[in-house]
Amino acid sequence: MPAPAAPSPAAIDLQLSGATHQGAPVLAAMHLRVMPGETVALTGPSGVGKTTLLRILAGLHADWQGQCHLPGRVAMVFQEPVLLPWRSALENLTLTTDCSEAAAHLALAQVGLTHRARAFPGALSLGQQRRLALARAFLVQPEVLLMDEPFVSLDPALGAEMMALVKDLRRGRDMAVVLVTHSAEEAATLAHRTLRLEGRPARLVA
Ligand SMILES: Nc1ncnc2c1ncn2[C@@H]1O[C@H](COP(=O)(O)OP(=O)(O)OP(=O)(O)O)[C@@H](O)[C@H]1O
Repeated sequence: MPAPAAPSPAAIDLQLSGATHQGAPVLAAMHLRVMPGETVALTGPSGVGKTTLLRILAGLHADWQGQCHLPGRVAMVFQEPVLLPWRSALENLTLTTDCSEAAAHLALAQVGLTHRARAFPGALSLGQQRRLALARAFLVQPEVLLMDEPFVSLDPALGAEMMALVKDLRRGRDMAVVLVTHSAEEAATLAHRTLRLEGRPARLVA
């Protein structure tokens, strides 16, 4: 009798047979594995299916076939910060992650927003909103972090600051990260390896 298969050591193990949007094939068969502590950049032309792949991993896209093994705690950072507009920066952390106020204050300090704890998102700059979204994602101590172009439309200096912040926050955590980006610089700065989606339906190429 064959021995039972050992559990996969990968944090992300996706065996995809295919994915569609309204019946139209978007993603072809592919196998994506990301190890704990590893950051993978996902690149490819606009409209190829990068966000769709990320949303499959996040459990936000239903039209796909295959198998996906992920740990329990998954956080996603969207292109837009997606904050609660009528809640303060502090409440955006406490209400969405169930953390204590003390933990939220600490998280705000880590992203340089101590002085904006009581501000509403509309009173924050885009860079500050992005930092708040990052703080929220890291607060749940995710085992998998999915980031969809988190630095897009930031000026180069702020983009560099945010990348340094992500490096700081992920240090010492055994977190698997998938970063969707169009920027070779972001990929080179943050990722251990880069994968590219190409074609229609898209395939994963190294
Ligand atoms: N809600 C939707 N309904 C129908 N088609 C969709 C929907 N969302 C995405 N698509 C289509 O699926 C394909 C993949 O879209 P997706 O957003 O995953 O691409 P992407 O690689 O992330 O693009 P970009 O780099 O421009 O963000 C595109 O052709 C898009 O038009």
